[in-house]
Amino acid sequence: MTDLLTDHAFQDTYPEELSHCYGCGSSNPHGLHLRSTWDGDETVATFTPQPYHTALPGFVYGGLIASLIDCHGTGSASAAAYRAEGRAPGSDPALRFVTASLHVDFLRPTPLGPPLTVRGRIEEVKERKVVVSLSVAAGDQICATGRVVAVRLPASMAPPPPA
Ligand SMILES: CCCCCCCCCC(=O)SCCNC(=O)CCNC(=O)[C@H](O)C(C)(C)COP(=O)(O)OP(=O)(O)OC[C@H]1O[C@@H](n2cnc3c(N)ncnc32)[C@H](O)[C@@H]1OP(=O)(O)O
Repeated sequence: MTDLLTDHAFQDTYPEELSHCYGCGSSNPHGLHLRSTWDGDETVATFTPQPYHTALPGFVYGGLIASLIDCHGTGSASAAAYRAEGRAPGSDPALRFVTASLHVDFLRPTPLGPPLTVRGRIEEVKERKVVVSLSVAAGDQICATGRVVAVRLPASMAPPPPA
């Protein structure tokens, strides 16, 4: 199912100066380029780990899983804030979020090879804070769950607008 307000990934709406994130920035040549969309009331992204994302042979590195939860969580937070206001993602004034808290539980080893599905469920939307519950699954097996508290981008982290 697609969202009526967007047929783009949330991260496609980030402006160039905010597109350098290792996890989801389209301008980072070394990054993961995670792309997240709505699926009804949930958010979803898929990512296929590569052999260099190994923890132990055959299993995905936990830090990668945390990164997927982190960036899908903050992207979902931004999308949820826009949806709560009935606005198209990326429209001005911008609603940008960074991670205040990232919690991950590794429920079972995550196999390296199949694509992973990251799902987000919006738990709370306030003006400056959004809480998202997340899961990471290989096929129909949930391998990790997580929780992201996302807070509006502080002025201290905001890059200067392009000249
Ligand atoms: C920007 C978009 C495009 C780029 C995408 C990048 C996404 C990538 C995700 C990341 O990795 S971001 C990098 C990692 N994060 C940081 O470096 C953030 C560093 N921390 C901060 O700058 C501040 O601590 C932060 C802005 C997160 C919060 O400081 P504030 O002083 O603005 O928070 P405040 O005390 O006003 O709290 C606001 C709400 O957040 C809650 N909160 C703050 N920190 C929390 C925490 N650590 N755990 C749980 N809740 C927290 C706080 O309880 C409160 O909730 P309530 O409104 O319900 O009362």
